[in-house]
Amino acid sequence: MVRSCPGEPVLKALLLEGVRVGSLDEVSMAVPGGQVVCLSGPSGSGKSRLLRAVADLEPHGGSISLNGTDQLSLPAHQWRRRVVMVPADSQWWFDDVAAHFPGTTGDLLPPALGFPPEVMGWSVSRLSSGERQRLALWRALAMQPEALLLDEPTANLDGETTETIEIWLLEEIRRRQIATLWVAHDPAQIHRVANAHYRIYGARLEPVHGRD
Ligand SMILES: Nc1ncnc2c1ncn2[C@@H]1O[C@H](COP(=O)(O)OP(=O)(O)OP(=O)(O)O)[C@@H](O)[C@H]1O
Repeated sequence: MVRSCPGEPVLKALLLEGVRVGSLDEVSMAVPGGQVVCLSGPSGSGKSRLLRAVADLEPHGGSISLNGTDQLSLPAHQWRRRVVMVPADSQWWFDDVAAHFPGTTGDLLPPALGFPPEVMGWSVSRLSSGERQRLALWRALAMQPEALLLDEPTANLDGETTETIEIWLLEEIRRRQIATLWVAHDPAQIHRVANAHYRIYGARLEPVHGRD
């Protein structure tokens, strides 16, 4: 049980207690603010569904809370403003990049993303999958989330860009104290970014210790 006791300061964390979704049973974990918990497991084992449950995008059992606020106590759209998911295939609603970033200009984009300021004038249809992925990360951070759910956020990036994005993400996560659940397959990436690592085995989620 990872709940704060009455009278104690609220634990600044994303807490999952006995969460049941799909074939996963009784998932419990704490993701403290400013830390990264990596989630791995075979294809189809339920990693994305678990993230969707945490984002209140999929029916599930058990309880989920963020910094003391129960998911059930908020309308889903309010919860999702605080708990922001970046899916493996990001969604884009408008034709132009700029329309997804109101109030932002290209020169405010972090250099780590590797875009020229003119990117705001680009159409979404010309973006490569890796460009979409990098912009989706920036869009998620621009929402000032308290928790981030990253589904293979560097899957479409080359090795050098992956490490640049990891360094930038980790700096933002720590500076803003964002509780982060990060789905990853690459053991080397998990070693670089994770404060803790859980792997799905069948219906169970088990902690992984050391390099595994
Ligand atoms: N809404 C749904 N209803 C029923 N089954 C679903 C639903 N969404 C996904 N599934 C199934 O649940 C299983 C887990 O899917 P999920 O997308 O979570 O896998 P994953 O671990 O993220 O896989 P990958 O690493 O390939 O992305 C899959 O067998 C999938 O077909």
